[in-house]
Amino acid sequence: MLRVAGLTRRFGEQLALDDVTFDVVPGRMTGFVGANGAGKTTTMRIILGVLAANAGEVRWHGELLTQKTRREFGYMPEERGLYPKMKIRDQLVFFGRLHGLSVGKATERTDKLLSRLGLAERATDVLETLSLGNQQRVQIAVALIHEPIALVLDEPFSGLDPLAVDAMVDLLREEVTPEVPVLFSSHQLDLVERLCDDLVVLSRGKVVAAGPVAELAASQTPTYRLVVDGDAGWLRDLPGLHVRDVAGGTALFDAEDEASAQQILQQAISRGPVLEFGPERVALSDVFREATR
Ligand SMILES: Nc1ncnc2c1ncn2[C@@H]1O[C@H](COP(=O)(O)OP(=O)(O)OP(=O)(O)O)[C@@H](O)[C@H]1O
Repeated sequence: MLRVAGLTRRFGEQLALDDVTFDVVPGRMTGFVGANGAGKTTTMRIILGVLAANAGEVRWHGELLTQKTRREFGYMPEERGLYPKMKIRDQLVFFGRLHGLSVGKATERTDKLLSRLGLAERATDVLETLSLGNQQRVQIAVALIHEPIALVLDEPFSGLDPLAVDAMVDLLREEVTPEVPVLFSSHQLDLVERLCDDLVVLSRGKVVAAGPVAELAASQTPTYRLVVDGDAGWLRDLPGLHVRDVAGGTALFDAEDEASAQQILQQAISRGPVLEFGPERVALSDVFREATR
């Protein structure tokens, strides 16, 4: 397990990370979300040893993370970092060698990944001639080249079209064994919801929610959806009721429990026909909004 404990980092006067603690569990995908400037990249850089923390530590299976172990991690940095003028096959072999693979093994992995990513025919093209989406595929191949023991990916899916995202996700699932923890940051909450088992929400340098996505969703105040034949605006006048939205006859409101939701339903029935009523599935965007409020 990868554990980040008590990370604190200042840039001048600014406290970019304030006692950040969370776990990234092997075999699970952990989504790392937060508004711009929340501290995601700073945390990832500290995990990879690119940046030092002012306080706190990163542990790997209980031991302090060493540079030697970090070399076995796969990292996709925010600033990317490939060589634009280098041929993509040479580039992948080069990064494989940097991670300690033999020439034979690096070449074998390169060819497997290029073919898996549909880039085998472009193997001898220089990177800068590839579309941005394809350059990003190469970047993920670099992170995976040495069969990493953990993956830290900073916005791996940004700028990719939905088909490319699916291809990347399939590749990750294939390459990531049950021993490998994966941490990836993203602003695409729908994607995070689809992919993640666990979630860490950062807000202004602090962890404001962390845990399995399903548990975080279940801990939210349930939202109910009511559709009446007529106008549902009267809900807004009920004292103490948190109405999320009303559009014509359709309303979304929060209820502390099933009993209070049923009371609202009774009131609706007494006013006229009710067309629909029930709990609304909690979206990750709601969890995020609630946590960062
Ligand atoms: N090298 C630096 N020097 C000064 N301030 C920095 C530096 N790196 C990060 N910061 C500041 O630290 C805070 C956290 O930045 P960070 O890049 O970690 O956020 P982020 O969550 O990754 O944001 P984004 O989603 O926009 O990438 C920001 O206010 C940023 O301006």
